[in-house]
Amino acid sequence: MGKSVNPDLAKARSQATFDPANLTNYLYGGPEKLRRKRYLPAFVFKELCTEMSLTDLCLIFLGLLTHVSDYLGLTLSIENMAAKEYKEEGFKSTDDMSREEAYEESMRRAVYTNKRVLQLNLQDQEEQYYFREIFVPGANPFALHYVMFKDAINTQGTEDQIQKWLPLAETYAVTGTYAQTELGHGTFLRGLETTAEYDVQREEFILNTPTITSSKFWPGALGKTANVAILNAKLITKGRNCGMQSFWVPLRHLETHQPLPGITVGDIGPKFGYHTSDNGFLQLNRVRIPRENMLMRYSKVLQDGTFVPPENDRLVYVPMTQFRFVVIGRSGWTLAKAVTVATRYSAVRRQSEITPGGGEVQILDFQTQQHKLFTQIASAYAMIIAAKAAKDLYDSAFSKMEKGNLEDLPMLHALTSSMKAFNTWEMATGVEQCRMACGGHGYLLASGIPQMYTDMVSACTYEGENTVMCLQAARFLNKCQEAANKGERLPQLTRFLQTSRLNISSSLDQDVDLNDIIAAYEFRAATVISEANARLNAGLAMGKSQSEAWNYASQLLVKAALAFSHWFTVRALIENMRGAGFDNSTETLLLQLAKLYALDGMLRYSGDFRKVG
Ligand SMILES: CCCCCCCCCCCCCCCCCCC/C=C/C(=O)SCCNC(=O)CCNC(=O)[C@H](O)C(C)(C)COP(=O)(O)OP(=O)(O)OC[C@H]1O[C@@H](n2cnc3c(N)ncnc32)[C@H](O)[C@@H]1OP(=O)(O)O
Ligand SMILES: Cc1cc2nc3c(=O)[nH]c(=O)nc-3n(C[C@H](O)[C@H](O)[C@H](O)COP(=O)(O)OP(=O)(O)OC[C@H]3O[C@@H](n4cnc5c(N)ncnc54)[C@H](O)[C@@H]3O)c2cc1C
Repeated sequence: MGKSVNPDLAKARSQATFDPANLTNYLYGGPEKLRRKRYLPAFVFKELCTEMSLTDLCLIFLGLLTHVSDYLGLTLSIENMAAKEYKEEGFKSTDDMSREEAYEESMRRAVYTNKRVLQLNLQDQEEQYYFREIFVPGANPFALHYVMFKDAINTQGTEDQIQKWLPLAETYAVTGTYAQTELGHGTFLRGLETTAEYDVQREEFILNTPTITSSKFWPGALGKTANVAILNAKLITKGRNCGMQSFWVPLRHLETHQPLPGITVGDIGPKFGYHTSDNGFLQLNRVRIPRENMLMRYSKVLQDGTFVPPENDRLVYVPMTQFRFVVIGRSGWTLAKAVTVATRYSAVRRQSEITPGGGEVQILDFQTQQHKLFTQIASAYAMIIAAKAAKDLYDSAFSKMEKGNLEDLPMLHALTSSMKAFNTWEMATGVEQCRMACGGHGYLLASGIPQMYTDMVSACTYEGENTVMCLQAARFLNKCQEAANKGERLPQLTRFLQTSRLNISSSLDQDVDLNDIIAAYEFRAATVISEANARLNAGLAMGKSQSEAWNYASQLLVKAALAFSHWFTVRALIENMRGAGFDNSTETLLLQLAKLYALDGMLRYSGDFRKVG
C-alpha cells in the first residue's frame, strides 16, 4: 500500500470546504478525460514497476490525487512518484547529468513513449502530452516534432502533401523541426535571409543561407534529433521576391543520420534552461529540393515558375498562431504545478512561532505566506480558464478560416499574441514567487520548481518575443479605437471600447460585486487603449511619421495590450466560475478566488485603476 501522508498535510486536506472531485473533473474536461489521465500512467507503471500491482498503483494515485486536489483540483503528484519509480527502475534523474547525458536520457525516455503511444493507439493530443510528460518532465527532444512540425504540415500542406508526409511523422519514419529563426532575425520575419530560388529547368528550389546571419539558429531538435525540417525561406522565382514560404527540407540521411550534402548542422550550446532540447543551427549551401517540397496549401509555384499568391499572406503564420495557443494553456498549468508544490511544502514546513512559546507553526499560517501562494493559486485558475475561453474563440474562428472566411484572423492574431505575452509573463513571475516561498528548499533542483522556471520562462521569448507580441495586438486594438472614434461597428471582442462606462455600485463597506469587478477591468482596458491611441495621434500631430509616432507611443501600446488581456482573463474567470454548474460550496470558493485574483490585480496595477477612478 502507499506511503503514509504527513499529518499536517492530511489535516490541511481534511479541512477542505468543497469536494475536490468536482473541480478536478472541471479542470480536466470531465470525468472521462480525468479517468483516462489517471489510467494511462498507472497502466505504464505496471510495465515498469513489476513488484507493485496495478491496483496498488491506482489506489496510491487516487489517494494522492484526492489530497493534492484539495488545493488545485489538479493531478500533479504523479510525475513526482513516477520520477522516483523510474529513477529506481532505471530512469535516472537528469539533475546530476552533463548536458549530453541528460539529452541522451531524455531521448531514451521520449523514444520509449513514442513507441508506447503508437502501441496504445493514443490519438488524443492531450492524452499523448500527459503520457509523455510523466516520462520526460523537462524539455522533450521531440517537442517540435509533436507540435509545430506536424501542425505546419496540417495547416500549410495540400491534401496530397498531408497524405504523403503526415504518416511519416506519425510513425516516426522521420523526426522533424520547425526552422524559421535565423542568427540575424527572430522577430522581424521580413528580414529573414535564407533563400529558396526556383530553377525552372529542373523544377527545383535551390536553398541557400548566403550569410552567417542567415544561418538558421535556435530551432529545437536541429542540433541532433531532426532529419527533416519545415523550413521558412524567402521564395525567389522569375527574379521576384515572393516573401516567406514553407518548405519540406531533408536534413540528415534517414539511415545513417549523417547530414546530407550541402547541409551543416550542429548544437548551439548550453542555454539558461531547456537542457534536454538540442536547439541547433543550420547552414544550407545551395541545397536542391523538388518543386513539390514547397507547402502549397495557400500559395503555389507552378512548373513554369509562376507564383500564385495566397488569399492572405498572413496564412503562412498560422502554425505560430496555433502554437501560441498551446503556450497560453501550458503557462497556466506550469504555474499550477509550481504552486501545488509550494503549497504542499507550506503545509508540512514548520518554522518560527506566531504566539511566543506556542510552538513552531506551519508556514501556511503566516498571512504573508498565504498571500504569496493564494494569489498564485488564483492566477493559475485564471490562466487555465482564460486559455479555455480563448481556445473556444480560436476554434470557432479557425473553422470559419478553413471554409475560407478570414474575417476573424486579425482578432485571432491579436488575442493569441496578447494572451501569450500576458500568460507567460504572469507565469514566470508566479513560478519564481512559488520557488522563493519554499525558502532554501525552493533552490534545490529536487523541488522541481527551478526547472519549471528555467524551461518555461523561455516561452516569454519563443513563439514571438512578448513585447513584440503586445505591439502586434496593439495594432488591432488601435485600429478598433480609431473605428470607435468614428462611431463605426467593432468586432464583438472590442465593442467594450464604445460601451464601457464606470458605474460602480459597490461601496467600500460592502463585499464587492463581481459585475463591478468586470466593469472596472473593462473600463481600465478601454481607458489605457484610448490613451495609447491619443499618444499615437499626438505624435502624428507633432509631425512624426506613422512609424515614428508608433514608436513614440509604443510603451503605452504594450500596456494597452496587457490591460486588454487582463480584462479578458478576469471576465473569463468570473463568467466561467458562475456558469460552470458547481455545487454551492465549490462555486462560493471559486468566486472568492476570482475576487482575490481581480483585487490582487487592482493592487498590482493600482496606478491604472486609481487613474480611471
Ligand atoms: C496540460 C494541458 C495539456 C495540453 C495538451 C497540448 C499538447 C501540446 C504540448 C506541447 C508541448 C510543448 C513543449 C514546448 C516546446 C516549445 C519549443 C519552442 C518552440 C518555439 C518555436 C518558435 O519560436 S518558432 C519562431 C517564432 N517566431 C515568431 O513568432 C516571429 C515573430 N514575428 C512575427 O510574427 C512577425 O515578424 C511580426 C508579426 C512581429 C511582424 O511581421 P511583419 O513586419 O511582416 O508584419 P507587420 O507587423 O507589418 O504586420 C503585417 C500585418 O500582418 C498581420 N500579422 C502578423 N502576424 C500575423 C499572424 N501570425 N496571424 C495573422 N496576422 C498576422 C499584422 O497584424 C499586420 O496586419 P495589419 O492589418 O497591417 O495590422
Ligand atoms: C528555448 C527557445 C526555443 C526556440 N525554438 C525555436 C524553434 O524551434 N524554431 C524557431 O524558428 N525559433 C525558435 N526560437 C527562436 C525564437 O522564436 C526567437 O528567439 C524569438 O522569435 C525572438 O527573436 P530574437 O531571438 O531574434 O530576439 P529579438 O527580436 O532580437 O529581440 C531582442 C529584443 O528586441 C526587442 N524588439 C525586437 N523587435 C522589436 C520591435 N519591432 N519593437 C520593439 N522591440 C523590439 C524585443 O522586444 C527584445 O527585447 C526559440 C527560442 C528559444 C529561446
